[in-house]
Amino acid sequence: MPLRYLTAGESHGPALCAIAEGFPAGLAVDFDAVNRDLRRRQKGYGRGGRMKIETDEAQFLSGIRGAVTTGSPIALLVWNKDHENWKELVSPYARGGRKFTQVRPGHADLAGVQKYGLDDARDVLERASARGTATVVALGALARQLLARFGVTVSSRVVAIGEELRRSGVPPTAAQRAAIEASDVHTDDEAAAALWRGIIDREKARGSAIGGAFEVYAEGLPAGLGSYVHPDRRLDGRLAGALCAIQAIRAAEIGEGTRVDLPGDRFQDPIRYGAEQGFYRETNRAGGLEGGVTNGAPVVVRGFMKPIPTMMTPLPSVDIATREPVSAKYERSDVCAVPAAAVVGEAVVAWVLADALLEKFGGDTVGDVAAALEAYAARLR
Ligand SMILES: Cc1cc2nc3c(=O)[nH]c(=O)nc-3n(C[C@H](O)[C@H](O)[C@H](O)COP(=O)(O)O)c2cc1C
Ligand SMILES: C=C(O[C@@H]1CC(C(=O)O)=C[C@@H](OP(=O)(O)O)[C@H]1O)C(=O)O
Repeated sequence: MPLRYLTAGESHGPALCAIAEGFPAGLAVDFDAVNRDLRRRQKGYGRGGRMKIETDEAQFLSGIRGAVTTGSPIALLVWNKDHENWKELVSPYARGGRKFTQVRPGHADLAGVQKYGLDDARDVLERASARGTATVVALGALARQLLARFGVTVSSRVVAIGEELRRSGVPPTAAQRAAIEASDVHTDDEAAAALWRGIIDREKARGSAIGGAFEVYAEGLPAGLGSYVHPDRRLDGRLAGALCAIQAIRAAEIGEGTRVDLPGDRFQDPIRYGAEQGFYRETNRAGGLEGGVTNGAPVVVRGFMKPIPTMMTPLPSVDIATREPVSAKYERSDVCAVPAAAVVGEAVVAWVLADALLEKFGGDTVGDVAAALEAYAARLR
């Protein structure tokens, strides 16, 4: 059974919800760790007023008993505190107020009203909003806990905000992870942090916005997850698809994939063998993936985020009701959300990798998965 989920909920509706299926029975769930991930997603220099209103927590409704998964579907809720302020406008039981017709470039506003035959872009933006990434992070937190049970760690760091990429390609150590967690721009590089804060301040003062990039790492994966046999089973494509499906992520890179300047002899990772470590590489330009299959090295992927499209100094647009030129609507917005996007990136990577792990070693209980994984590890030895 593959891992799968559905979510529902609007940005300013009563709550966001999700149902996940496919988690094996017997996984001990750390609820505090789920909420820690939700809090990490809310942080970041450059976020707007909304994050001062919300304190996200996941409320689990089913599929977990006494903090242990039962194998049944897991349902969860994340409440929108801000709903109280929007009740008259977006409640399922009341609808009023002015229509949102000054559609914003860079958002789903215009294409959404065209697609669904709507006359109020509010109906589009409420669902298209990245507010929904709160549920994705809660689900990712469960996937991360499943992976951790089998020795896999998922982490991330921001590698650019408004300037050139500072590639690392190497997962942070525990000390670096703590520094990243404490940083308001999600990095252990203090010089970069100072520069990025200045760039965010500059763009905020201009009434504009700024994007950037982050790296996500997964360490401890066995070789052999995913497959080369069909495009939709390749893990590189599944990871890139998951990253690009996050709001505002416009590109993904696997390992050093965009290094078109490197010739072949400096790009591929030579194979070595040692009695202790087995097969290994001294470099990891492949980002842990060859042929769409994990090769045992850390998985390293990057997500590239465009600048936030809602801006205090709005771009020209057209009012969908009057067809007259207008400025795009501005209510409130983040100026930069790259640190938050990195946390969402961790969540989607954890989800794809947990799914790939269960695909290969799946069973109905955590013990079944552990036994299959151990038998496989013994075969590789
Ligand atoms: C964590 C996070 C926070 C975001 N915050 C905002 C925001 O405050 N204002 C905004 O206009 N867009 C924000 N976005 C981006 C939009 O949701 C996104 O650009 C829009 O839905 C259009 O989707 P697309 O950029 O993928 O085409 C955010 C994205 C993420 C990942
Ligand atoms: C609410 C979140 O992000 C939101 C994503 C978002 C957008 O258009 O995507 C717009 C902003 O919301 P609002 O219009 O309420 O200010 C962000 O704050 C969140 O991350 O939890």
